[in-house]
Amino acid sequence: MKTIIVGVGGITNGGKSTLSQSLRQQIPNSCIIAQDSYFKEESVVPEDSRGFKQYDTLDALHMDAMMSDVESWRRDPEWFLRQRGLEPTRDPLFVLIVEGFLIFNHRPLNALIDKRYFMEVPYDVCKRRRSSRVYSPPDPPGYFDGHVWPMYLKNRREMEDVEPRIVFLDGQKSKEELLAAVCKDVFQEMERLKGKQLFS
Ligand SMILES: Nc1ncnc2c1ncn2[C@@H]1O[C@H](COP(=O)(O)OP(=O)(O)OP(=O)(O)O)[C@@H](O)[C@H]1O
Ligand SMILES: NC(=O)c1ccc[n+]([C@@H]2O[C@H](CO)[C@@H](O)[C@H]2O)c1
Repeated sequence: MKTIIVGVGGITNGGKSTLSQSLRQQIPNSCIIAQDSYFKEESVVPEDSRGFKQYDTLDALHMDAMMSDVESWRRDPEWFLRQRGLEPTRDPLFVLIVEGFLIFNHRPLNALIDKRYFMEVPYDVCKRRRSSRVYSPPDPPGYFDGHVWPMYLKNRREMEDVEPRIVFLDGQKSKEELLAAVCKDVFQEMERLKGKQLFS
């Protein structure tokens, strides 16, 4: 049995979940592990002096729990798919899509990823998209400029310092164009791994 881990990272509201869900529909025997599912409970996330909850850092996430889910997929992808109500095909290749804003910043997780994509959008697009989203807890006034954006710049710098093998994607391109580009690349990698021509 062969496995590939595809990482869809990027800026908040860059379109990671949208792209990952479409990829899952296109790629046989694939499933998603999303980093946003591992946020710690609000009461244990510290605040800064302005009262801003420090959510945009690895410390706000149960990365140990996320890693153990990734490990359990690696041990038995077929079982993992069934656990999630997905029926494996006869294909011997399994693909895990790991999606999240800090996946490449966590070294042990980054080390397991085979193909890395990072979705980016400019400041104004990100701020606009984020303003129409409601998180739990909701962003307080000034949160984007006071916490989210400066942390994005910091996390991104740290990521680029440790991981050069990243394909950057323009999150302003159409969903279809983004999906087609990543699918082509992933299918190529799948073919390479299988050592035979399966997709024409
Ligand atoms: N290619 C695209 N072009 C325009 N809008 C998009 C595109 N992809 C996603 N969007 C929109 O941008 C918003 C954010 O998308 P999505 O939830 O996929 O981002 P995300 O990166 O997973 O966000 P986060 O992880 O910060 O919650 C949604 O309103 C979505 O419909
Ligand atoms: N999902 C959550 O629990 C949560 C709570 C508060 C803020 N966030 C935001 O999610 C983004 C990553 O997708 C980060 O920018 C967080 O600020 C998430």
